[in-house]
Amino acid sequence: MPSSPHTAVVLMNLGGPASLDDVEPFLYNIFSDSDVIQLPLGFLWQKRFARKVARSRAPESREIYARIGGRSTIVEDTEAQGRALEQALGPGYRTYVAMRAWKPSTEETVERLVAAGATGVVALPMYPQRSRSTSGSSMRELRRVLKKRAPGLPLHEVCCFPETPGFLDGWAAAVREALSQIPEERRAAARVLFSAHGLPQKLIDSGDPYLRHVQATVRGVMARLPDGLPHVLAFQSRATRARWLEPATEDALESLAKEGVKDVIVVPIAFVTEHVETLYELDMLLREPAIAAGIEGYHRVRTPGASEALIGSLAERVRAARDAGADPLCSRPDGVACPIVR
Ligand SMILES: C=CC1=C(C)c2cc3[nH]c(cc4nc(cc5[nH]c(cc1n2)c(C)c5CCC(=O)O)C(CCC(=O)O)=C4C)c(C)c3C=C
Ligand SMILES: [Fe+2]
Ligand SMILES: [Fe+2]
Repeated sequence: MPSSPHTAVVLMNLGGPASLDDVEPFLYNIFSDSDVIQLPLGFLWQKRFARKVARSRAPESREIYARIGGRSTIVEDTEAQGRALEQALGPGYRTYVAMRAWKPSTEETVERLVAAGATGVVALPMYPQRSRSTSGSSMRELRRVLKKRAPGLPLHEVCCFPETPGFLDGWAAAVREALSQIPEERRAAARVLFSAHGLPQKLIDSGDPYLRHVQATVRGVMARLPDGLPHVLAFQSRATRARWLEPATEDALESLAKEGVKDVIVVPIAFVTEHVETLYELDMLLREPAIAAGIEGYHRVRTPGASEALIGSLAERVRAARDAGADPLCSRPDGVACPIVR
């Protein structure tokens, strides 16, 4: 594309391996990030730790990625969201993708947007709920690279979108659709199970806003659904031995089965694209035992992807962040919004 003045919107996510050979270096990148794993040991020790964990975890992780087609589709799905967002934003904007633990890296992306003539940057983390371990880390990396490579370029930040209307509307519509698939005589006894990505309890105790944001999303979705629909919130994908947020999604499913619940609508509310946590963990690993335990209808709702509801809402947030200079939601004093420290 020729060079011309524009606002560069950078969609930030984690990334994922493009082949089974990428799995170990991808894991290394995750575990060497001190915003993901906080070790009191310093840079070199963190790298040594990351090498060891990546090596020992890689065989199991490779098997998991093999089961979902040998690769992650998170990069291409984020690129599709970028194309849809560019359309929604119209002239004057171009979208880019930067992956914290894989390619394209933040450094590559900043090189591209500078070469293409960007006159400003809007950072858009594709994590609805803010956490130091996800959007915080991506934002920090973007600030670092911009400061080094293009220090004069204005940076505007969308911090998060836990309660953005299009995001909540999309989930509520998907739950309604799943409800309509359940035989009418069983519908009133169905449960909605919100499954958010977990986080170490220690991070939450240190002030991370993630749990408050997840709870705000749950409230916002439930407010759009029929009164009295029972729901639970649980947490998936525990990745370290430390204590993580509870209950775990597998335990919540087991409890529901024990209660005699027959239909569960599983809503992965911390994700906006499909990846290993949805395609493997929710659709294979947790589904099979849930069915064996007596849940007859395991209805997993799809993530929003490039849906009009989500993308239209994000376009508004991007414009507001650029025009206001900072994300207006971040200054809301209601306990749900930030201040974001990192
Ligand atoms: C809301 C989103 C996410 C949070 C919060 C999060 C925290 C978190 N994750 C790890 C460790 C791993 N994450 C891995 C993959 C992965 N994680 C997210 C999202 C969140 N992580 C995504 C989107 C993906 C990638 C998906 C893909 O398509 O590949 C992995 C690798 C996969 C595996 O082996 O399980 C690890 C490891 C920690 C430690 C953490 C919080 C501190
Ligand atoms: Fe993760
Ligand atoms: Fe915020």
